[in-house]
Amino acid sequence: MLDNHTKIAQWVEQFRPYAKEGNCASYIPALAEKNPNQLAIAVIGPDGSEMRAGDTTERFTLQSVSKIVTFILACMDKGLPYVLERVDVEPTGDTFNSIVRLESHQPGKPFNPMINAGAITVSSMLSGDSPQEKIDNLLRFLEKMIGKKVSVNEEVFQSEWHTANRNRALAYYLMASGYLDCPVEEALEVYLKQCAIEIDVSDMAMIGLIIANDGYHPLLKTQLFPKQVAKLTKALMVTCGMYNASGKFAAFIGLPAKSGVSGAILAAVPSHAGLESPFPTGCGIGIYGPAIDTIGNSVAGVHLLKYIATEWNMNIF
Ligand SMILES: NC(=O)CC[C@H](N)C(=O)O
Repeated sequence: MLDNHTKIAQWVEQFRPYAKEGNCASYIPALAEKNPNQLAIAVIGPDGSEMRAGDTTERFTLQSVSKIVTFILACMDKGLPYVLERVDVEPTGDTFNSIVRLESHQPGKPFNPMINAGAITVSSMLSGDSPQEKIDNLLRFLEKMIGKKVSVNEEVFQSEWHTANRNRALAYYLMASGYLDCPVEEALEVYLKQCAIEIDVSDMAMIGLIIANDGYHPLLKTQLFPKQVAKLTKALMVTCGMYNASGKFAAFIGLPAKSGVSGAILAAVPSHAGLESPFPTGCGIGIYGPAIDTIGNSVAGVHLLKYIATEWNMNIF
């Protein structure tokens, strides 16, 4: 019988070749240069036990995974009613950077915080008098969660800042209909910097673990954010976290998860879902595989997560 560490390492190698079916995000120049064949996973349980396999030392940017963290922080900074007045909790079925519903549905309230439109609105709400202050507050919050210093990858930020025409268009639309709390360029700076925060798979697994535990940090033994916010975040991850593949992801994998165009996937496995796994009291999962599909999800990463969730019977439904 193979031990679980050996198994997980074998699974990474089994699914690594699927990277060929995807490509690194090309619309952000700095991401296009990544090695598409990389694949890494980390799983962390509430007692701090960790399993890792693949290219685990690789650092990458959070991209859309940051949207769950800014949503949580905005809810803490401003309170749930304030946030929900400015961003809805409905899936769209459209691409993550779509502008169509801001025009076709009035008054132009963004549909959810997991698509770019909603995330830009949320970024504009963070506490702080300048983009730098907002980002610093976000970095401090992330550092509390993962227990080490984090920073923005300037090269990735600059690379996207100069090519962000679509996100700029979204931000101008949001401003026109009253859904930005700060000037367009400031909201964009916060949004694109949060996307360029650099982490690794273990950091992501730790964030996933805290979300799985309803905001409670099991190692620090502190409640970092309210249970109600954690539950809402998990619901948003299930319904909107994997962009317009969220329905299929819920149907065939069944875990609250959030992906980013860097190839990152973060999943939160609550305790009742992990009973038959090596993590019977739940866990957080971080995956990195930079070759993404046309929807924006890591190809090898989704295959790997699906296999593990099935093998370990982690489907929350
Ligand atoms: N889906 C994503 O990861 C998108 C994030 C990226 N920074 C963008 O705004 O396009």
